[in-house]
Amino acid sequence: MSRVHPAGPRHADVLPEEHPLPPADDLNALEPRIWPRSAKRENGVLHVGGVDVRELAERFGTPLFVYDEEDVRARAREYAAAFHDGEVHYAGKAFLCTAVARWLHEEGLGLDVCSGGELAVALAAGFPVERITFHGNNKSLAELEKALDAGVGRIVVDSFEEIARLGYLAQERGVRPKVMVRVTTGVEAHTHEFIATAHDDQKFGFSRSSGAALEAVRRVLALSQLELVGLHSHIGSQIFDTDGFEVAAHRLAELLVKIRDEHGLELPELDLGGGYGIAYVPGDEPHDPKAIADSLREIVGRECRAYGLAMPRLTVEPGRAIVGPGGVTLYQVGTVKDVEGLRTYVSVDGGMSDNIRTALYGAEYTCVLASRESDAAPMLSRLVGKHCESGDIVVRDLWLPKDLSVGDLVAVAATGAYCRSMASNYNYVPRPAVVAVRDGEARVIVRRETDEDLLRLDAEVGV
Ligand SMILES: Cc1ncc(COP(=O)(O)O)c(C=O)c1O
Ligand SMILES: N[C@@H](CCCC[NH3+])C(=O)O
Repeated sequence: MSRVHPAGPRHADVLPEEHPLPPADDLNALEPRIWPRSAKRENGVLHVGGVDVRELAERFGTPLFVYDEEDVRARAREYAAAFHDGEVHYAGKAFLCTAVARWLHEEGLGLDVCSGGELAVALAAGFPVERITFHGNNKSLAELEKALDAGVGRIVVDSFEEIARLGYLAQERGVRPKVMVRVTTGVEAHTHEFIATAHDDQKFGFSRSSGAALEAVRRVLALSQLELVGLHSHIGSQIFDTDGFEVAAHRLAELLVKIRDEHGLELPELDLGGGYGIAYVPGDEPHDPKAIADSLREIVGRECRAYGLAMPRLTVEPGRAIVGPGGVTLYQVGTVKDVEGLRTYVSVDGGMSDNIRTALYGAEYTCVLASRESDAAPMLSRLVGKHCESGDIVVRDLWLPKDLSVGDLVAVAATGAYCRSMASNYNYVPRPAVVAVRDGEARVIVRRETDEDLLRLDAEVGV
């Protein structure tokens, strides 16, 4: 069951013969786990949410992020049902805008934010503040003030400085925020090093092994203006192996016992974070939310029974697993360059500014010709962007049909998480629009940036 994050070779000049792709099967196929649930071909053309992608490109332009609204809502419902006796807080960092915040509220989820900006979006969406959790390893004073003034449900403290700051700000305002202590459980999550967050040698949380976590609990309890409600742990992201979650849950339960023994206090909540992997390429096997819920409930329950503790209320914080599979990026092909004996470079009208994950983590993606079907032979390709970097790669190795040509639309699957939210304006490229599709209708939920947007912050324009 241990599937490691697909972190391929980075920046290596991998020749096709050294890194053969599995033979292309059906280049037109849409593997259900990888594509949004509504994705299908009609007369050869990809449709998402009942809408023809050629129509989407024509109306809204490319590159375009397309979200299957019903796919996102259904996954949220499945998590909410699996954790019916706990809480599911969507991790907004995966992708947040007011529409998505409202969908997820309607489906019964709470929300995690990790910056003043994400909090501002949540508030603009009218998300109930008591269902918002505020995360971050270096929240500024201004952000903490904003969170306290808004009355967010929980603040997850991550440093001794933050505990002192929060205590001071709460006292100043005469409020008593609910607080969780983020614990570094020492778990080595099987994922890419950049997105593993519970081993000791990184910036998040209070170490369990050094005793810092218990010290943080002592310091929070010493401040009567803070209400300690539980412990938090997040071991990393894009994880397929459940062992890490199980070890973390076990270690947190042990800490709950120590806190009970030292302070005579049984903390009512345990937040086990997010990190559930999704399918990007064939062979990725995501977990079913119910299986995750059953396993976490069983581990924590067993530990609690063993130590005579009441079962705490469990919270999880999936981000990618809610919005990832429902999102697709549509690009238009601009150039097709055959590099003799190596591969064909297919350049599209976006790239690392709308999907940095390939360059950053060596992430793998699935891509198909979307505007038509083709029965041409497969050609070994690399899907690249338009930026001034040779590392500007969207899909490192893939098969595309030999008759692919300029003007064709290609679609990259499972780009709903950490693509638009990590997008940049590198090379002053405007960030793409985001469109929601459902029941044959499409609507813009985040509009495309314009040159005016790009110049808006330049203080000397026109001077
Ligand atoms: C504290 C916290 N919770 C939840 C998440 C969501 O992770 P994922 O999108 O992998 O579910 C993250 C991001 O990794 C995180 O840092
Ligand atoms: N941004 C990462 C996930 C890290 C989430 C933040 N803790 C990704 O694209 O996979």
